[in-house]
Amino acid sequence: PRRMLCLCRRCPLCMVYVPWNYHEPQPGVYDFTGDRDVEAFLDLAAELGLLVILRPGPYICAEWDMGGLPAWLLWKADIILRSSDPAYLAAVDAWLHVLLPKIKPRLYQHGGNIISVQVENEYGSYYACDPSYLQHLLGTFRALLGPEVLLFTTDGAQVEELRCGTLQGLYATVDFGPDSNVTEAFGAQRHIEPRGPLVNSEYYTGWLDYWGGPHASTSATLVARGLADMLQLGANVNMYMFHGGTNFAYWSGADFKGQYKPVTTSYDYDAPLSEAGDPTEKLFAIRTVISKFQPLPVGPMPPPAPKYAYGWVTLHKVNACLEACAVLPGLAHGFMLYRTQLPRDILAPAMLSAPPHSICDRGYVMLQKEYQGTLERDGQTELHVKGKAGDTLDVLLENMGRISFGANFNDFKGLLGNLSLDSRPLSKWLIYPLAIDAAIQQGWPHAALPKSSCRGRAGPAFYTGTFETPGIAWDTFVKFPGWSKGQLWINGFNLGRYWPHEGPQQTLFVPGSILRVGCPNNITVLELEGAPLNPFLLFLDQPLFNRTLSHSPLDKK
Ligand SMILES: CCCCNC(=S)N1C[C@H](O)[C@@H](O)[C@@H](O)[C@H]1CO
Repeated sequence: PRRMLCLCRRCPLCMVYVPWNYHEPQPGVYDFTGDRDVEAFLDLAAELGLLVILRPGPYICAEWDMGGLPAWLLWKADIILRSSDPAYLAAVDAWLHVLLPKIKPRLYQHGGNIISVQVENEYGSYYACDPSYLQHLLGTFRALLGPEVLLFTTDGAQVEELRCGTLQGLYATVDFGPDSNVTEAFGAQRHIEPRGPLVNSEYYTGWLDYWGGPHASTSATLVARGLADMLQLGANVNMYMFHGGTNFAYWSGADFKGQYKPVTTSYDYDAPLSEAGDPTEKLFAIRTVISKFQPLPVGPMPPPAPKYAYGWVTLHKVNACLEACAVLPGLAHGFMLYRTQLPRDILAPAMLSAPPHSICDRGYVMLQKEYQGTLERDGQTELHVKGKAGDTLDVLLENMGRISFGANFNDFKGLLGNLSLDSRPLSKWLIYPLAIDAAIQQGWPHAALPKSSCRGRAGPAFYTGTFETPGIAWDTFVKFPGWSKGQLWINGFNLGRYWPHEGPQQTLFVPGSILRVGCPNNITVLELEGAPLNPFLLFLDQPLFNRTLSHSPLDKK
């Protein structure tokens, strides 16, 4: 470990996770194309002179959907994740036998830029505490990567976390933020590793956001001071996050602290380099600290990538029925439609109710296509409805992200219990998996459908619009003045969930790389609760991470 890690003191490096579920959407079906091309990413890092510390899991946490584990593992409902459960290990080994051969030729020992590889992730924080699982992983990593590469673990800097998270043959490192005592934290590491380098594998420069919570922020001064203390000790530090990110599409995870807490689309993390890659005051504070320990690269800092405010774009509601997406091939990641008929006349309002924890995670209820309200996991689970026998009752069920940390992460999604009407269970449900992304990538509903007449009516509906860029395709941020909650696609790229009503983020980051120049950019919005009467989006040249900034004059409905 000494030789390897002293290397990274002199060379810039990046530490990167590999999310298993991003690459194996179905058992035995692998995807390493486009944004999923891991080898191209590693080769680009090498080209830029970056060494790499790779973290392929198989579990990675990271507030990523199910901590990176593929949801299809739950097809075996009683599977014990992150353990030596044979069903789990068989899937893990099959995956590692595909991924690790792509990594081996890029190891430093083979002339590549990968200097070390992390096994699992904070296993000591997990209830299972199964040493034969870690032993199995060590065997598979060694068999597929060879005897030379440095393999390590990362755990919280507490002796009880290191107890279950470490293993002979894996160098034990710790993670902690600026509010920890550096001496105590590294003292915990020394408990396991009496010799070898001090390593903080995740020095928290900020923190994650939950929908409905405040935008996390950590003072630059505090972060810089903690970094200086560690470098003073001669320790090795990886900053988590150094560059913020985005949970596009449905990739955000969730936490469970007594109740389900979904993570936001933005993973800006208040990081030194923002979600859009822009330098912050925190970056310069960190740079100043580093300059006291080693010479900085000569020359000016690269400028931030240009951003552009493309302005207002008017959208139109389209008559797109959701079940149209049910007939298309493709995976239903985000939404399912549950449909039945009222079994009898309900002339006085009746209570439609769901058993506790059966709505996973939000159910938008419609009767004869009229929105009735939203059922929520750990929230509102009943609504009053009335209608005639045979009326169509729809529940559009939204997955808000699978729990990515802790014990409860066999996080099944859907309508997990039957709804009742005045305590009498409903039946004869039809279930439609909605391959909305596949439909949109094939041009639906832009080309297909007439504009809808019923403007402004609440409830799930699709809106479309187009805009042209002025000859450039720069990054931008899109604001949803007066919208409630939904999903945004531009040119078929799923930019993630928006929920200005809940916040804290008020804008979604739009990378310039998904925009087109010289032809219209197609916008598709699935609004779930209620769009403004005059539906438009506003493209800005800066992000709004906090709700408090949202009361701008633009916000009027
Ligand atoms: C809500 C956080 C739950 C525990 N996760 C912690 S401590 N973290 C450590 C974990 O290794 C990393 O992937 C991130 O998940 C990070 C929090 O951003």
